[in-house]
Amino acid sequence: MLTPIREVIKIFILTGAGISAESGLGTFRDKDGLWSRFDPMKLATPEAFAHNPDEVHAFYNMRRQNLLSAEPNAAHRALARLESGLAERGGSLFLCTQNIDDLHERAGSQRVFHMHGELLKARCTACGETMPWQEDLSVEAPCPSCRRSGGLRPHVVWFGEMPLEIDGIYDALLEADLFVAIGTSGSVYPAAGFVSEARGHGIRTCEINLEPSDNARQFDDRRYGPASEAVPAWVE
Ligand SMILES: CC(C)NC(=O)[C@H](Cc1c[nH]c2ccccc12)NC(=O)[C@H](CCCC/N=C(/NCCC(=O)O)S[C@H]1O[C@H](COP(=O)(O)OP(=O)(O)OC[C@H]2O[C@@H](n3cnc4c(N)ncnc43)[C@H](O)[C@@H]2O)[C@@H](O)[C@H]1O)NC(=O)OCc1ccccc1
Repeated sequence: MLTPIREVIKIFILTGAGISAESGLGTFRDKDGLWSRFDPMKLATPEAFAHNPDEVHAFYNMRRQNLLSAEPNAAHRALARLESGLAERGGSLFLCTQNIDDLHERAGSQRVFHMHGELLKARCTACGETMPWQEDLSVEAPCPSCRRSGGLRPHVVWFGEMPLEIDGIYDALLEADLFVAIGTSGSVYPAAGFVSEARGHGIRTCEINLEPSDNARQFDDRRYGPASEAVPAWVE
């Protein structure tokens, strides 16, 4: 029986592409997902960017344009309500997402930890500056801070790169009363290892997904269905 929210103080939620699927952003590994049409090793690695920056920019420019015309859905809005609801009761929600979209923030979530970066930010590999970026990126685009060209890249974490804020994320995970994974296949590390880390520390675990993920057996509780229905039902 799923732990009723009213008894839980600290909740750690990990979201993945599945929570944004019904907002039209597609997922990675589903049959018509991004990786069925694009090769991640040719587009989402530092080597790919060094070798063919134009192709990598075109890929992320396409996703950025899609994002700018997308809207949060009922699952994003339910988590924003949960955040304020828990805070009112002296509890807390730690919302960690693998998603590079800004739909959690646009739904009203105040604190969102993007462990794989943000599509609406660019980073200069010459001066290290990170800045908001809504336009298409290109190798010609000069860095607004150091004025050098050729150094701007999407502020996202590629395969083989260290996730962002990982120490703070692990600390919050181990302080939680409940770990909930929403809309993720559990196929990419270190995020895919969070459930076993939580179990190892006696933290209750729950999966909310369209179908069983690669780690489904590791979860104490499981709820299956479209996020826009399953998440509000769980929060209410
Ligand atoms: C392929 C995999 C085996 N490779 C890795 O895991 C690698 C290597 C690796 C490290 N440790 C390992 C251990 C074992 C094996 C390999 C490794 N990991 C790394 O390189 C990571 C960096 C990986 C980050 C790569 N960047 C992404 N994204 C950003 C860019 C971009 O977006 O382009 S990964 C990307 O795929 C990942 C998985 O995607 P999901 O979000 O889960 O989406 P997916 O499509 O797979 O699944 C969707 C799910 O939703 C469900 N769904 C669909 N529709 C709905 C719906 N409507 N409602 C509800 N659910 C729904 C579906 O059923 C499905 O289950 C996400 O993280 C996502 O961000 N870096 C690192 O490890 O650094 C060192 C380190 C080690 C320890 C501690 C610190 C550092």
